[in-house]
Amino acid sequence: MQYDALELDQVTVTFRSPQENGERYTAVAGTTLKVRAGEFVSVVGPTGCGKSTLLNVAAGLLEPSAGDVRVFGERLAGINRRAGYMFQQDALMPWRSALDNVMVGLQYRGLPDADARSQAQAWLERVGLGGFGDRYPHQLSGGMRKRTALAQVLALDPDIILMDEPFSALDVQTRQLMENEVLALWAAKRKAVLFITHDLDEAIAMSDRVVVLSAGPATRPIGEFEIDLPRPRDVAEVRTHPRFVELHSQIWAVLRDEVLKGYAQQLKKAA
Ligand SMILES: Nc1ncnc2c1ncn2[C@@H]1O[C@H](COP(=O)(O)OP(=O)(O)OP(=O)(O)O)[C@@H](O)[C@H]1O
Repeated sequence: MQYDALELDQVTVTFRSPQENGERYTAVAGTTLKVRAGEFVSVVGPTGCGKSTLLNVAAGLLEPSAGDVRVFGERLAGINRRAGYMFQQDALMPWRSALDNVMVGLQYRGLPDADARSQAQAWLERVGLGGFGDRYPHQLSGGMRKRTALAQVLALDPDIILMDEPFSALDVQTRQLMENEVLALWAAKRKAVLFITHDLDEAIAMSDRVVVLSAGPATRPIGEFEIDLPRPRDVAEVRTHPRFVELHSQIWAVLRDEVLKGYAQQLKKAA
Protein backbone atom coordinates (compact mmCIF):
# COMPACT_ATOMS: atom_id res chain seq x y z
CA MET A 1 0.00 0.00 0.00
CA GLN A 2 1.27 3.43 -0.90
CA TYR A 3 0.92 5.91 1.96
CA ASP A 4 0.27 9.61 1.53
CA ALA A 5 3.41 11.66 2.06
CA LEU A 6 1.54 13.83 4.51
CA GLU A 7 -1.81 13.41 6.15
CA LEU A 8 -3.47 15.79 8.57
CA ASP A 9 -6.32 13.85 10.09
CA GLN A 10 -9.07 15.81 11.86
CA VAL A 11 -6.58 18.35 13.14
CA THR A 12 -7.76 21.00 15.59
CA VAL A 13 -5.54 23.75 16.97
CA THR A 14 -6.64 25.84 19.92
CA PHE A 15 -4.50 28.68 21.23
CA ARG A 16 -4.65 30.14 24.70
CA SER A 17 -5.07 33.90 24.70
CA PRO A 18 -1.80 35.75 25.34
CA GLN A 19 -3.64 37.90 27.93
CA GLU A 20 -3.73 34.90 30.32
CA ASN A 21 -7.46 35.49 30.86
CA GLY A 22 -8.17 31.86 30.13
CA GLU A 23 -9.79 32.63 26.79
CA ARG A 24 -9.15 30.17 24.01
CA TYR A 25 -9.14 30.64 20.28
CA THR A 26 -9.72 27.73 17.95
CA ALA A 27 -7.75 28.62 14.84
CA VAL A 28 -8.23 25.35 12.96
CA ALA A 29 -10.99 22.80 13.51
CA GLY A 30 -11.29 19.20 12.33
CA THR A 31 -9.12 19.65 9.27
CA THR A 32 -8.25 16.69 7.10
CA LEU A 33 -5.70 17.34 4.38
CA LYS A 34 -3.58 14.93 2.35
CA VAL A 35 -0.61 15.34 0.07
CA ARG A 36 0.35 12.32 -2.00
CA ALA A 37 4.00 11.52 -2.73
CA GLY A 38 5.10 13.70 -5.64
CA GLU A 39 1.99 15.89 -5.50
CA PHE A 40 1.99 19.70 -5.44
CA VAL A 41 -0.85 20.94 -3.25
CA SER A 42 -1.62 24.58 -2.50
CA VAL A 43 -3.72 25.85 0.35
CA VAL A 44 -5.45 29.20 -0.13
CA GLY A 45 -7.55 31.10 2.34
CA PRO A 46 -8.26 34.57 3.67
CA THR A 47 -5.70 36.41 5.70
CA GLY A 48 -5.31 35.15 9.26
CA CYS A 49 -7.42 32.03 8.66
CA GLY A 50 -4.84 29.50 9.87
CA LYS A 51 -2.67 28.61 6.87
CA SER A 52 0.65 29.00 8.70
CA THR A 53 -0.80 27.18 11.69
CA LEU A 54 -1.52 24.16 9.48
CA LEU A 55 1.96 24.27 8.01
CA ASN A 56 3.51 24.48 11.47
CA VAL A 57 1.51 21.41 12.43
CA ALA A 58 2.75 19.59 9.31
CA ALA A 59 6.33 20.57 10.16
CA GLY A 60 5.92 19.24 13.69
CA LEU A 61 6.66 22.68 15.14
CA LEU A 62 3.20 22.87 16.67
CA GLU A 63 1.36 19.99 18.28
CA PRO A 64 -2.33 19.85 17.36
CA SER A 65 -4.82 20.04 20.24
CA ALA A 66 -6.69 17.15 18.63
CA GLY A 67 -6.18 14.93 15.62
CA ASP A 68 -3.15 13.28 14.09
CA VAL A 69 -0.44 13.98 11.58
CA ARG A 70 0.97 11.06 9.62
CA VAL A 71 4.08 11.15 7.47
CA PHE A 72 4.29 8.30 4.97
CA GLY A 73 1.89 6.40 7.20
CA GLU A 74 3.75 6.96 10.46
CA ARG A 75 2.31 9.09 13.24
CA LEU A 76 4.35 12.26 13.62
CA ALA A 77 5.80 12.93 17.06
CA GLY A 78 8.08 15.97 17.30
CA ILE A 79 9.79 17.59 14.32
CA ASN A 80 8.97 16.27 10.86
CA ARG A 81 12.42 15.09 9.78
CA ARG A 82 11.26 14.16 6.28
CA ALA A 83 10.19 17.74 5.56
CA GLY A 84 12.05 20.89 4.57
CA TYR A 85 10.48 24.22 5.44
CA MET A 86 10.67 27.48 3.54
CA PHE A 87 9.34 30.44 5.46
CA GLN A 88 7.69 33.71 4.49
CA GLN A 89 10.60 35.66 5.97
CA ASP A 90 14.22 34.96 5.23
CA ALA A 91 15.63 32.37 7.56
CA LEU A 92 19.22 32.87 6.44
CA MET A 93 21.91 33.45 9.03
CA PRO A 94 23.26 36.96 8.39
CA TRP A 95 26.74 36.13 9.66
CA ARG A 96 27.21 33.26 7.22
CA SER A 97 27.89 33.52 3.48
CA ALA A 98 25.36 32.07 1.02
CA LEU A 99 27.50 28.95 0.65
CA ASP A 100 27.84 28.53 4.42
CA ASN A 101 24.09 28.98 4.82
CA VAL A 102 23.41 26.15 2.37
CA MET A 103 26.16 24.00 3.94
CA VAL A 104 24.98 24.27 7.50
CA GLY A 105 22.15 21.73 7.31
CA LEU A 106 24.42 19.22 5.61
CA GLN A 107 27.05 19.72 8.31
CA TYR A 108 24.42 19.15 11.01
CA ARG A 109 23.66 15.90 9.26
CA GLY A 110 27.25 14.89 9.84
CA LEU A 111 28.57 15.30 6.31
CA PRO A 112 32.33 16.02 6.21
CA ASP A 113 32.99 19.71 5.45
CA ALA A 114 34.44 19.08 1.98
CA ASP A 115 31.37 17.06 0.88
CA ALA A 116 28.97 19.57 2.42
CA ARG A 117 30.79 22.36 0.59
CA SER A 118 30.70 20.68 -2.82
CA GLN A 119 27.02 19.68 -2.49
CA ALA A 120 26.09 23.19 -1.32
CA GLN A 121 27.99 24.70 -4.26
CA ALA A 122 26.17 22.37 -6.68
CA TRP A 123 22.81 23.50 -5.25
CA LEU A 124 23.75 27.16 -5.49
CA GLU A 125 24.59 26.54 -9.16
CA ARG A 126 21.24 24.83 -9.71
CA VAL A 127 19.40 27.89 -8.40
CA GLY A 128 21.54 30.23 -10.52
CA LEU A 129 23.84 31.50 -7.76
CA GLY A 130 27.02 29.61 -8.56
CA GLY A 131 29.11 32.78 -8.49
CA PHE A 132 27.58 34.23 -5.33
CA GLY A 133 28.54 31.70 -2.67
CA ASP A 134 30.84 34.11 -0.84
CA ARG A 135 28.23 36.86 -0.55
CA TYR A 136 26.51 37.52 2.77
CA PRO A 137 22.68 37.76 2.88
CA HIS A 138 22.75 41.57 3.09
CA GLN A 139 24.78 41.63 -0.15
CA LEU A 140 22.10 39.65 -2.02
CA SER A 141 18.83 40.87 -3.57
CA GLY A 142 15.50 39.62 -2.20
CA GLY A 143 15.22 37.14 -5.09
CA MET A 144 18.77 35.89 -4.50
CA ARG A 145 18.08 35.39 -0.81
CA LYS A 146 15.00 33.34 -1.72
CA ARG A 147 17.11 31.26 -4.11
CA THR A 148 19.65 30.68 -1.34
CA ALA A 149 16.86 29.63 1.03
CA LEU A 150 15.52 27.30 -1.65
CA ALA A 151 18.97 25.74 -2.15
CA GLN A 152 19.23 25.37 1.63
CA VAL A 153 15.98 23.38 1.75
CA LEU A 154 16.56 21.32 -1.40
CA ALA A 155 20.16 20.42 -0.47
CA LEU A 156 18.77 18.30 2.35
CA ASP A 157 16.72 16.34 -0.21
CA PRO A 158 13.53 16.24 1.88
CA ASP A 159 10.66 14.00 0.75
CA ILE A 160 8.20 16.75 1.65
CA ILE A 161 8.62 20.47 1.06
CA LEU A 162 6.56 22.90 3.11
CA MET A 163 6.41 26.44 1.77
CA ASP A 164 4.72 29.34 3.55
CA GLU A 165 4.11 32.19 1.10
CA PRO A 166 7.78 32.02 0.14
CA PHE A 167 7.63 34.63 -2.62
CA SER A 168 5.12 37.11 -1.22
CA ALA A 169 7.80 39.75 -0.56
CA LEU A 170 9.15 39.68 -4.13
CA ASP A 171 8.27 41.92 -7.06
CA VAL A 172 6.02 40.35 -9.68
CA GLN A 173 8.73 39.56 -12.26
CA THR A 174 11.16 38.02 -9.76
CA ARG A 175 8.29 36.13 -8.24
CA GLN A 176 7.30 34.57 -11.57
CA LEU A 177 10.92 33.60 -12.25
CA MET A 178 11.13 31.93 -8.84
CA GLU A 179 7.81 30.15 -9.33
CA ASN A 180 9.02 28.73 -12.66
CA GLU A 181 12.30 27.68 -11.08
CA VAL A 182 10.49 25.90 -8.28
CA LEU A 183 8.28 24.12 -10.81
CA ALA A 184 11.31 23.00 -12.84
CA LEU A 185 13.12 21.72 -9.74
CA TRP A 186 9.97 20.02 -8.53
CA ALA A 187 9.42 18.35 -11.91
CA ALA A 188 12.94 16.92 -11.77
CA LYS A 189 12.62 15.48 -8.25
CA ARG A 190 8.84 15.14 -7.76
CA LYS A 191 8.73 15.75 -4.03
CA ALA A 192 5.46 16.22 -2.16
CA VAL A 193 4.85 19.94 -1.76
CA LEU A 194 2.45 21.74 0.55
CA PHE A 195 2.40 25.35 -0.57
CA ILE A 196 0.63 28.09 1.36
CA THR A 197 -0.42 31.23 -0.43
CA HIS A 198 -3.14 33.84 -0.38
CA ASP A 199 -2.66 34.33 -4.12
CA LEU A 200 -5.15 32.23 -6.08
CA ASP A 201 -3.39 32.77 -9.43
CA GLU A 202 -0.14 31.47 -7.96
CA ALA A 203 -1.90 28.48 -6.42
CA ILE A 204 -3.56 27.45 -9.69
CA ALA A 205 -0.46 28.05 -11.81
CA MET A 206 1.76 25.89 -9.58
CA SER A 207 -0.41 23.08 -8.27
CA ASP A 208 -1.94 19.70 -8.95
CA ARG A 209 -4.62 20.46 -6.38
CA VAL A 210 -5.87 23.57 -4.60
CA VAL A 211 -7.54 23.39 -1.20
CA VAL A 212 -9.65 26.36 -0.07
CA LEU A 213 -9.89 27.18 3.64
CA SER A 214 -12.78 28.99 5.31
CA ALA A 215 -12.29 32.22 7.24
CA GLY A 216 -11.46 31.74 10.92
CA PRO A 217 -12.15 31.02 13.68
CA ALA A 218 -12.37 27.24 13.41
CA THR A 219 -10.99 27.22 9.89
CA ARG A 220 -11.51 24.10 7.82
CA PRO A 221 -11.28 23.13 4.15
CA ILE A 222 -14.41 24.09 2.21
CA GLY A 223 -13.37 23.20 -1.30
CA GLU A 224 -10.85 21.15 -3.20
CA PHE A 225 -10.03 21.45 -6.90
CA GLU A 226 -7.93 19.26 -9.19
CA ILE A 227 -5.85 21.49 -11.45
CA ASP A 228 -5.85 19.60 -14.71
CA LEU A 229 -3.73 22.10 -16.66
CA PRO A 230 -0.98 20.61 -18.81
CA ARG A 231 2.62 20.50 -17.56
CA PRO A 232 5.28 21.71 -17.93
CA ARG A 233 3.82 25.11 -17.16
CA ASP A 234 5.08 28.62 -17.42
CA VAL A 235 3.32 30.47 -14.62
CA ALA A 236 2.84 33.63 -16.69
CA GLU A 237 1.64 31.87 -19.84
CA VAL A 238 -0.65 29.39 -18.13
CA ARG A 239 -2.79 32.27 -16.84
CA THR A 240 -4.10 32.86 -20.35
CA HIS A 241 -5.20 29.21 -20.78
CA PRO A 242 -9.03 28.98 -21.03
CA ARG A 243 -9.05 26.19 -18.42
CA PHE A 244 -7.09 28.42 -16.03
CA VAL A 245 -9.73 31.12 -16.36
CA GLU A 246 -12.47 28.56 -15.80
CA LEU A 247 -10.79 27.08 -12.70
CA HIS A 248 -10.10 30.55 -11.37
CA SER A 249 -13.75 31.55 -11.50
CA GLN A 250 -14.87 28.23 -9.94
CA ILE A 251 -12.44 28.54 -7.03
CA TRP A 252 -12.99 32.26 -6.56
CA ALA A 253 -16.73 31.59 -6.23
CA VAL A 254 -15.89 29.55 -3.11
CA LEU A 255 -13.09 31.76 -1.80
CA ARG A 256 -14.70 35.17 -2.31
CA ASP A 257 -17.15 35.10 0.62
CA GLU A 258 -14.44 33.80 2.95
CA VAL A 259 -12.08 36.59 1.93
CA LEU A 260 -14.82 39.13 2.69
CA LYS A 261 -15.48 37.50 6.09
CA GLY A 262 -11.74 37.45 6.85
CA TYR A 263 -11.44 41.10 5.91
CA ALA A 264 -14.41 42.07 8.10
CA GLN A 265 -12.80 40.22 11.02
CA GLN A 266 -9.50 42.03 10.53
CA LEU A 267 -11.36 45.36 10.61
CA LYS A 268 -13.18 44.32 13.81
CA LYS A 269 -9.88 43.32 15.47
CA ALA A 270 -8.30 46.63 14.47
CA ALA A 271 -11.26 48.71 15.80
N1 LIG B 1 0.74 31.31 19.01
C1 LIG B 1 -0.48 31.83 18.85
N2 LIG B 1 -1.21 32.22 19.92
C2 LIG B 1 -2.46 32.73 19.76
N3 LIG B 1 -3.07 32.89 18.56
C3 LIG B 1 -2.40 32.53 17.46
C4 LIG B 1 -1.07 31.97 17.54
N4 LIG B 1 -0.64 31.70 16.29
C5 LIG B 1 -1.65 32.05 15.46
N5 LIG B 1 -2.71 32.53 16.15
C6 LIG B 1 -3.98 33.00 15.61
O1 LIG B 1 -4.51 31.94 14.80
C7 LIG B 1 -5.08 32.48 13.62
C8 LIG B 1 -4.42 31.86 12.41
O2 LIG B 1 -3.09 32.35 12.28
P1 LIG B 1 -2.15 31.95 11.05
O3 LIG B 1 -0.88 32.69 11.18
O4 LIG B 1 -2.08 30.48 10.94
O5 LIG B 1 -2.99 32.52 9.81
P2 LIG B 1 -2.58 32.68 8.27
O6 LIG B 1 -3.74 32.22 7.48
O7 LIG B 1 -1.27 32.02 8.02
O8 LIG B 1 -2.39 34.26 8.19
P3 LIG B 1 -1.75 35.18 7.02
O9 LIG B 1 -2.58 34.97 5.81
O10 LIG B 1 -1.93 36.57 7.57
O11 LIG B 1 -0.31 34.77 6.88
C9 LIG B 1 -4.92 34.00 13.69
O12 LIG B 1 -6.13 34.55 14.18
C10 LIG B 1 -3.81 34.19 14.67
O13 LIG B 1 -3.97 35.41 15.38
